[in-house]
Amino acid sequence: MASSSSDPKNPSLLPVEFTKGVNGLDKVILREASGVSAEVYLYGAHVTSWKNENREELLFVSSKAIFKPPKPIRGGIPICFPQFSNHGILEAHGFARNRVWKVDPESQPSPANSVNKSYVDLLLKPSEDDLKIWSHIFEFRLRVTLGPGGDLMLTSRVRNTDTKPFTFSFAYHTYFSVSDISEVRVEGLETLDYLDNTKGRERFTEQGDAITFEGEIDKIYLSTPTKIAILDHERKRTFVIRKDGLPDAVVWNPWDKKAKALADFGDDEYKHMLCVEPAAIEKPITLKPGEEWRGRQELSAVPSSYCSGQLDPRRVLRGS
Ligand SMILES: O=P(O)(O)OC[C@H]1O[C@H](O)[C@H](O)[C@@H](O)[C@@H]1O
Repeated sequence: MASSSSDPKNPSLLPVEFTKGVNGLDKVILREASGVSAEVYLYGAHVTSWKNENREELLFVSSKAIFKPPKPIRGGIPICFPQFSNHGILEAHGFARNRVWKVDPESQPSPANSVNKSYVDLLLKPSEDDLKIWSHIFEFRLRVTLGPGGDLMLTSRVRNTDTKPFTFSFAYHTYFSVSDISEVRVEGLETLDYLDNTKGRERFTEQGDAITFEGEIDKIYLSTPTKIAILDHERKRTFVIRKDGLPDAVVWNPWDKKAKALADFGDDEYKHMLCVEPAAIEKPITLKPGEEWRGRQELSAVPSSYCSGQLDPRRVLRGS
């Protein structure tokens, strides 16, 4: 990971700081000079915080989140691997989110001309016990990068280091913090087909305009564009999600009834969160021995200057 030219005696100036979080769990803090920051737990390689230059938290983490293995952390960005949800024989969302990852000993420095100096490389390999429940040998490398402007990038690389092929599904289960779910809209998923998890994964086609929220939603949108936006009018903020290698996108909000059934989620917290999850679910990924898969999400939070169907061109159209 990046080394620091800042004063090592003052960790609050370091672009990458290794420290302890809740319950003494290992945590990495990424920082940039502009004041933006992110936090990643080695438990689950789980991003639990992403703040803008005004130190405003952009991700939702439940006030009831349990930072104690083997319970996954409720909020932030859980990594769902090698199985999404209960689409298979493993525990819901697979085991990557409740394993302790290592800092990758083979971490590569970023190119000298790269502006991204604040990042951490994490590594998960299956333990003997993991091989008993999923008998495939792999190396999963996750790089979490905080850009100088505050963008948060997660790049996953899964390599088959086994002698036989394996197949997996995947999601970045990103929980965004929103002012009021009833005031939020999602753009980029209009007219797409989706599987409705609340209706036995039946396939439907989304009708009409942007997605808005009036009740529980748990849909897997299929063949989605590389860019999706969440517009939060009250906060005058737009989240832009760019993704690569991840054709699907799950949209989840439990609403009041399901929220009450979740022990690690406050009864009213559904009002202030929305999960939009870049994923590979409908067509799982198969890797032959020696093959590698890459899946990336890049998150930006930009002031909303939304008008007549155009996302803010200064930020959103860059690199699209
Ligand atoms: O409670 P968890 O296992 O973290 O899952 C939370 C949610 O994750 C996804 O969004 C699934 O589509 C939902 O069906 C599930 O309820």
